[in-house]
This record gives sequence, C-alpha cells and structure tokens, in this order.
Amino acid sequence: MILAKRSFHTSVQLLKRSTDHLVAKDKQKYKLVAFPEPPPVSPEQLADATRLFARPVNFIQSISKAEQAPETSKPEVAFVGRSNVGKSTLINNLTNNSRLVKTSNRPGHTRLLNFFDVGRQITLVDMPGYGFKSKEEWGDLILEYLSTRKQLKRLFMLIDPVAGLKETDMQLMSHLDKQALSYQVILTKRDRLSTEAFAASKAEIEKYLVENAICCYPQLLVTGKKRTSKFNDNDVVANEMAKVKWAIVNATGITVYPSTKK
Ligand SMILES: Nc1nc2c(ncn2[C@@H]2O[C@H](COP(=O)(O)OP(=O)(O)OP(=O)(O)O)[C@@H](O)[C@H]2O)c(=O)[nH]1
Ligand SMILES: [Mg+2]
Repeated sequence: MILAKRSFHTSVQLLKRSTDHLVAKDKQKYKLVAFPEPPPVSPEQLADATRLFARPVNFIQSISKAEQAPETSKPEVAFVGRSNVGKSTLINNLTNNSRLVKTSNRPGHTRLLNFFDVGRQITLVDMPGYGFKSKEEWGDLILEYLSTRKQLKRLFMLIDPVAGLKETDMQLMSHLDKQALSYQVILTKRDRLSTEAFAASKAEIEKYLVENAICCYPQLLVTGKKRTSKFNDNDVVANEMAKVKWAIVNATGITVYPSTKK
C-alpha cells in the first residue's frame, strides 16, 4: 500500500477511514488518489465560525520586513498563493467587507504583509503573490515571515483551478514540508470552470497533494464568486465560505463564545 510520504500518525488516521478513495494499482497494491472524506462539520460549528467573522474586523498593520510583525498573542492564519489568485478578495469575502483590502485584476497588487484582527480572537494575514509580476523581495518577506512567526497556526494556500498547480506552488509546498509548517489548499475562482472541468482540475491537484505534500491538511476547500441564477447555487457558495471560516477557527483552536451584546 502506497501512502506517499505521510507521517505514521496521519497514515493511521487515513487507514481508519473509508477506502473509497483507494484504487487498485495491481493485484496487491493500492494507491491513494484522493483525500479521505473529511470529518463532518456540524451546523453548530459552521454557525460558530460564521458568528466569529460577523464580529468587528480591524486593520492592524502593514509590514515590509518580518521583524516588524505586530506583537499580538492571538493565533494567526495567513493566505498565500500566486499573484492574482484571489487572496485579498477572499479576506474581503470572509469578513463581508469589500473595502477592507484593495483587490485588482492586475497581478502584483498586494506588496506588503497586511494584518487584520477578527473579533479580537484571531489575526488574518494577506500576503503579496508569487510568480507572475511578483518581486524577489516579496518572496524573501514571505519566507522570513513563515520561518519566524510563532503565532502562525496554518497557512492557507490558494490555487486557481483554471491554471492548476504551477512549479512555484510545488516549490513552496516542498519548503513548507521541510519546515514542518501546516498548510491547507483552497481552490479559488470556482465560478470560472464548468462542473466537469472543475472536478478534473480538483482531482489532478488532489492527486499531487496526496502523493507529494507532507504537511498539507487533508481537505481541499473551495471558494468562488456567486454564480448566475442559471446555476442557482448561491447556497452552495455560502456553504463553501462557511467551511473556510470553520477551517480557520479549527486551525486556530479557539472557542467562539456567543456575543454578550444584545
Ligand atoms: N471570477 C472570479 N474572480 C475572482 C474571484 N476571486 C477573485 N477574483 C478576481 O481576481 C482578481 C485578483 O484578485 P485579488 O484578490 O486582488 O488577487 P490577489 O491574490 O490578492 O492578487 P495579488 O495581490 O496581486 O497577489 C480580481 O479581479 C478579483 O476580482 C473569484 O472567486 N471568481
Ligand atoms: Mg492581493
């Protein structure tokens, strides 16, 4: 049985779950080609996460050097990915504030690390993109931040399923694996592909992760703009966003208490 390079613990967890994702390679061997079904998320957990992100969100600081990072004690998650993949848009969507972070259809828009406080419980970090129209110093800033930031609980790595995985994405994953940093992949711009094309791209990305990525959380998240009424799936889009919120809450390990405000 081939379970890529996963840790023993993860392998045991995977083996305990369903075997639907295993396909026969030959008579004796099986190959893992997709992540197992993630543990179910209850409506209460989704509601807790949604409640947290409905709380006030405040810009903390922008930095151009890792040592300038704010001294907060809050658990932190950061969003990383190729330029134009939709990092800043995702932060706006999560916080329901389209003007919190500036977005642009021109790659290379975000040039600093931008920190935001959500409900005084967690910190979100928007990052410059890598790849097309990126700058070497931005890459240095990201790597420096990743290797020094103790508060960082999980890195969310955004991938555009239209473009698929690029060499730069794979290099970053390999770097994160070597540093034992936990990351989770979010597929963005779901609305830009047909159901079939999206499923094919997702399967290819997932296969690569299963076979190569060590510290990747074994669940792919999905986001995308609300689609036209033709598809009538705004509920699906809202549910996908709630799952991203829950993944963040889960990664940070915080408990969301009901608001005391009436
Ligand atoms: N169709 C579609 N477009 C999106 C989606 N998310 C973001 N975009 C668009 O993609 C472009 C880039 O979005 P940004 O959020 O600025 O991307 P970024 O990753 O922050 O880019 P950089 O800061 O340049 O690295 C903008 O024109 C967004 O409107 C999505 O889910 N669907
Ligand atoms: Mg940006």
